Amino acid sequence: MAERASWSLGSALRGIFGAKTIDDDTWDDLEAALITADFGPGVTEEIVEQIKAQVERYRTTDPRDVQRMLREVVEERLAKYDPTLRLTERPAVVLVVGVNGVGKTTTIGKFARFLRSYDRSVVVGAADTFRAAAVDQLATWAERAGVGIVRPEREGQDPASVAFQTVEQAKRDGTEIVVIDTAGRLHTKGGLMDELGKIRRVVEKQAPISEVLLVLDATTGQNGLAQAEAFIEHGGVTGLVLTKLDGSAKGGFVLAVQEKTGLPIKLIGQGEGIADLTGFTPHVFAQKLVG
Ligand SMILES: Nc1nc2c(ncn2[C@@H]2O[C@H](COP(=O)(O)OP(=O)(O)OP(=O)(O)O)[C@@H](O)[C@H]2O)c(=O)[nH]1
Repeated sequence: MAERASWSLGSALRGIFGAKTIDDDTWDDLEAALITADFGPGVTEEIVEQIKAQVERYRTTDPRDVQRMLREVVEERLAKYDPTLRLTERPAVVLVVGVNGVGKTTTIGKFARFLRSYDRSVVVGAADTFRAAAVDQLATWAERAGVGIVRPEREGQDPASVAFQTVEQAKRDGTEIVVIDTAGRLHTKGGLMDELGKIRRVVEKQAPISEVLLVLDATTGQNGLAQAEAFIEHGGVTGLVLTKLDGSAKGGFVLAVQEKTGLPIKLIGQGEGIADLTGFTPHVFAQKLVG
């Protein structure tokens, strides 16, 4: 992670933690900082109340205690969700879903590389078959990551058949992990979910689906979440990937998104390079967020 991450609350909180004593301004400023960072009104209120109660219990007047308490409260809340990727099946099949433009293709490239760095063998499936450009883009990322790709034989081929062929090839070759790209936009939302359902059914005839990762753009925060609602309700999502955190000032979204969806964050993307994807560690994240 970058040393001074854009999503860090550090500068917004400096005035509060640097003050001489805890007073009413402490709470007003803390609330404003958390709202600005996209924690959302509900979570913000709860966190402020939690810290106020602790300050009273320990009878402290030192603002630096507020910083420590905030760090602990954030970490504790982040850690309620298990960020472990479940990839023990062979092959382990991962579907990657999300609306267009959130960074799905880039994430698959980075994820393939991430898995290769743990010596796993990987094949990606280009089941977003409606745009030839999307397939080419995925092929470029697969090449960079040093993994194989299964492409549609023609434009507009049934995405489920590409997914099927990818899993089939992995089973034949003994490839450990299958990562399947899916479309983010169809004419109707219903159509998109039907298509995803079909991919799932067809794949499950050959192998269980280990993970369905929903990719979300952190710069769009809670608005982006609304756009992804159909995936959350109907997509069988098992985990979240937050992209573009490097360009986001919405560090609080990281906590809000888990609590709103009830889904764990499993990966975070912080840049356009192939190495800019990491697992999610609540302790490290809380430390960087609060300072
Ligand atoms: N700064 C930054 N940019 C990112 C990150 N992830 C993806 N991007 C950029 O976001 C843009 C969209 O990424 P894509 O991977 O093409 O997104 P997509 O969801 O596959 O979009 P479609 O191909 O249109 O479906 C590209 O310019 C990426 O370089 C990230 O973690 N940080």
